[in-house]
Amino acid sequence: MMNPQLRAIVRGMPKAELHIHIEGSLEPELIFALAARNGVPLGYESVEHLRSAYAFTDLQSFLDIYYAGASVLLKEQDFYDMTQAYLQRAEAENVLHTEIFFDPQTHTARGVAMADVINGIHRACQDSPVSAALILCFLRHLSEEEAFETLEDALPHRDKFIGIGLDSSEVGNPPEKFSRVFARCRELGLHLVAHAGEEGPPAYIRTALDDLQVERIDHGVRCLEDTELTARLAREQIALTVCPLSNTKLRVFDQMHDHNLVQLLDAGLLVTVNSDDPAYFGGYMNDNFDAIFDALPLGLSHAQRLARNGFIAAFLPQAQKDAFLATVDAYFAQHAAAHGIAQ
Ligand SMILES: Nc1ncnc2[nH]cnc12
Ligand SMILES: [Zn+2]
Repeated sequence: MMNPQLRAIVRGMPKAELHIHIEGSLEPELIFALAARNGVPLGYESVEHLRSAYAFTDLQSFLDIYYAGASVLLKEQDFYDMTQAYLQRAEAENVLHTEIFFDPQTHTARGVAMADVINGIHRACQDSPVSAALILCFLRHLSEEEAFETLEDALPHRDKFIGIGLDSSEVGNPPEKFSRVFARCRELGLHLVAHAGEEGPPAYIRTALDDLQVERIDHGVRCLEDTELTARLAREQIALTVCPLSNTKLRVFDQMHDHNLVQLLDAGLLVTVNSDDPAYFGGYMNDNFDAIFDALPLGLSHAQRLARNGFIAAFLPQAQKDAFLATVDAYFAQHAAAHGIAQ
């Protein structure tokens, strides 16, 4: 277990979160409240029954329940309430900047208007003191044509999101399935990211870089199976948005002790720590940091490096990044000295 001083420093340090699916922040209590408000029937009789169904064996077993949970979101206010709850939690955990994924196809397929999805999430971001930006994700189990339709539907709201991503069932849906829609988004000046190398092979990380030209890889933990790819990710300082609790809950690693985060750092990679779907995987940012610092040989210098990496990898203007990085460094200078820990 991590010593209590280090735990306090890690919990209090300024953080950026770059991999959070807003629908994955929907807590069972809010699912029940929204189901009642909207008259949506749920197949579970109580919050406890729903929570006890959160026993996943792989990504797909999680996605099935995650899409079912999202079915209670119907109105703009529902998207606002969900996002506001996440941002309050983020603020309480010293997250200063967050880049939030949302899955519009999960909602538009049920007849919800794109405007209600985007406006609800965006309005909550504007009302929060946390710096927040949105990344629209295409569902990779659907077709590229459907991704193009979703993009068209979202373009009237182009000013409310900064980038696009690719998520849902990875294996069998390689990045190159979406080459043309990503090329179009690049022309539009959007930032590009994709989930790759979570359950899928290192080849998917390569095609995300070469065919989609993404700027960050979401997860990417399987890169270590390919030394040449790992060297490239290190050389180009492509950020990996790693999600430790997600990886153990979805059995990418059996236990946190087996997680390869330290090897990723030792390979010189730009590793960041994120929560992915905090309502489903047992916690938000600080729970993820607690879990890795408890299970892995990590110390104060790793904490500072991970905090810095989040801001370095963020889609922020350089001046804003520099200001956040100065805040991180000042925090560590002050707290390391106060706790008598050598930096
Ligand atoms: N971890 C994950 N991988 C792929 N798609 C997702 N959608 C929400 N969480 C996801
Ligand atoms: Zn994810």
